[in-house]
Amino acid sequence: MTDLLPTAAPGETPVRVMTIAGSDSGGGAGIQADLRTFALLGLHGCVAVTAVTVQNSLGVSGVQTIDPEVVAAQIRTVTSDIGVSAVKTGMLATAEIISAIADACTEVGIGGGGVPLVVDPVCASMHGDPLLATDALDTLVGRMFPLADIVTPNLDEVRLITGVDVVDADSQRAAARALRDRGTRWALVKGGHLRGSDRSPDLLFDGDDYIEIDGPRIDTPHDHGAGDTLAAAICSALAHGYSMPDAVVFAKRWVTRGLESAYPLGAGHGPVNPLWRVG
Ligand SMILES: Nc1ncnc2c1ncn2[C@@H]1O[C@H](COP(=O)(O)OP(=O)(O)OP(=O)(O)O)[C@@H](O)[C@H]1O
Ligand SMILES: Cc1ncc(COP(=O)(O)O)c(N)n1
Repeated sequence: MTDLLPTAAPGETPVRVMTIAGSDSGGGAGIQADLRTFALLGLHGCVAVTAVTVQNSLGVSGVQTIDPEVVAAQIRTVTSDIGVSAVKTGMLATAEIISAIADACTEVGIGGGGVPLVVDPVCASMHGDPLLATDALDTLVGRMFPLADIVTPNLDEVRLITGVDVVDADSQRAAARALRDRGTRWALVKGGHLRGSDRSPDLLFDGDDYIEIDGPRIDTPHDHGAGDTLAAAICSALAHGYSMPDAVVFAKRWVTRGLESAYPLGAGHGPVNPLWRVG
């Protein structure tokens, strides 16, 4: 497998994808990370913005959510004209926004066996600042998981959603099963925050087989946006028709390369860096 995806010839329309997510003013995560990955992989990225965060490398100091009807309208207006081959979600902010997104996705055929849907169930920033209303988790799981082709929680999100504390390979399997029981076709339990190893093993599960997607642990504090970058790369590969295991293997290599070339930014955590692609 290559590190890159096929690109359109100059003047030809590229493959289109969409991110439904929040804006990170610091440019490290959220829609900024998604669009960077889409662009550097040669896709045209469309956006449904859910919230504007006031954020820098040290944390999130403010959130302005977007009217749920405006979020849904972005999805409808893009799909009815431009068309998309895969979609990913990130920060969805509130239960009302999630319900509007789930309704719009169902209406236009995103997820549920239609256009592939990657759901990254973002609950908080890496600094611990909330990005999802406390009463919205049940709606996120109840409305988005049944639509999802894959969900990609980190270990904190796994604990919140399933109650499983992932500390080793056995609990990672139990978490994958518990996630899948909530309606998603595939579950990916990311091992990026599993400490004490020189590996960073993610576990993919479809209800039958466990597939370990391994990679080296990169020793860097600059991992802001790693989850968004991974999910955006999965979305990009699915849009090109990759199978789910191949899409996750591809995306894992993409984020590992990004972590290897991550850079300092501000006084806190810098971002993963997909710009290695143009270096
Ligand atoms: N230090 C690391 N070395 C190698 N891979 C890592 C490292 N940290 C995270 N990853 C990988 O990056 C991807 C994202 O994982 P992570 O668990 O960090 O997601 P996340 O917490 O959702 O990210 P984000 O910081 O965007 O919220 C996974 O494939 C994970 O294995
Ligand atoms: C708008 C937005 N979306 C997602 C994240 C999660 O990324 P991280 O866990 O790296 O803070 C974020 N901080 N901001």
